[in-house]
Amino acid sequence: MILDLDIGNTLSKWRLKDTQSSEIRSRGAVWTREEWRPGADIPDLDVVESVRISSVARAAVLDETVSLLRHRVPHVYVARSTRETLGVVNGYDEPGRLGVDRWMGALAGYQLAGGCCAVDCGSAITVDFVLPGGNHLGGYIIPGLRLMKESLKLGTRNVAIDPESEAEALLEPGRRTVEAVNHGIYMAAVSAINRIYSEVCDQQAVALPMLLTGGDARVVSRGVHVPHAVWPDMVYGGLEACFPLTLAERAGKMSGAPRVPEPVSLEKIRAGLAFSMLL
Ligand SMILES: Nc1ncnc2c1ncn2[C@@H]1O[C@H](COP(=O)(O)OP(=O)(O)OP(=O)(O)O)[C@@H](O)[C@H]1O
Ligand SMILES: CC(C)(CO)[C@@H](O)C(=O)NCCC(=O)O
Ligand SMILES: [K+]
Repeated sequence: MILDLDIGNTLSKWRLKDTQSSEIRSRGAVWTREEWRPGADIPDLDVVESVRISSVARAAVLDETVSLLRHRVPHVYVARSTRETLGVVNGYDEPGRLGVDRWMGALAGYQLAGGCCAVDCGSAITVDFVLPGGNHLGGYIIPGLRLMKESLKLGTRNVAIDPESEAEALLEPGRRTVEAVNHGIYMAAVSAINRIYSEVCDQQAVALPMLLTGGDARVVSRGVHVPHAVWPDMVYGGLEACFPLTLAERAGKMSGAPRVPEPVSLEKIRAGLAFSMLL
């Protein structure tokens, strides 16, 4: 078995993948913390022969995790942001400083779709761009839905946006504090994503397919009108591409990869942008 770990600021996601069949056997998430309790937190390590890790938590969390795993698992692979990998050239002045989850998403997106806009809706919302040809332009970081809400301190932090809500309802003016906050932050997130996408496609003169991942991807997806696909395993896809272990992975297949969304034409994107400027 392969254990894939995506250690975020809030949640640490894991999944177990069968080395022979490439099937996902189980998955889960626990709060990110410095000490793991194998068995309770993560699955039985006796069946695991390889671990692949993407971590944006504090260095101590990764160090602790790796030292624990090295005693129990034959192969431990840790992803790092580099200057160039798999045809993608990192847009950061200091490539190592790009969050490795963003780098994994960009690599997975490029492997799947060629040029792309990779959006991760987690603790932070990140929007990264890779051009056809592999130039990563860099990206945008804004607070995620939960962080935006917590920063307001209006006593609404415990009332989350219902992930089943319809976008239309979430975009209406709120009539209670909790509704005003939830609808406000939702509007902030989806309009930022829509605008960022249009601006960058306009600047670069290319219509790019958009891919969405992260804990809030589903609810954000309903408010994003740009054609896009939700890919919950996008960060894992980057790990598969960097450290291919199964037959399918060696053939370039990433688990759960969606069909590549067909972007609308550049003319339409530009017309939408011009229209929104007039209002
Ligand atoms: N069970 C849950 N616990 C916490 N957050 C959840 C949960 N389910 C969904 N979410 C939503 O997911 C978001 C967290 O995103 P994600 O699951 O991608 O993890 P993350 O650790 O925050 O990622 P990162 O730190 O890498 O951005 C939160 O903003 C929250 O609204
Ligand atoms: C932005 C987050 C927190 C998103 O998970 C992560 O990618 C990170 O810690 N990045 C480092 C800063 C940067 O990417 O520029
Ligand atoms: K994440």
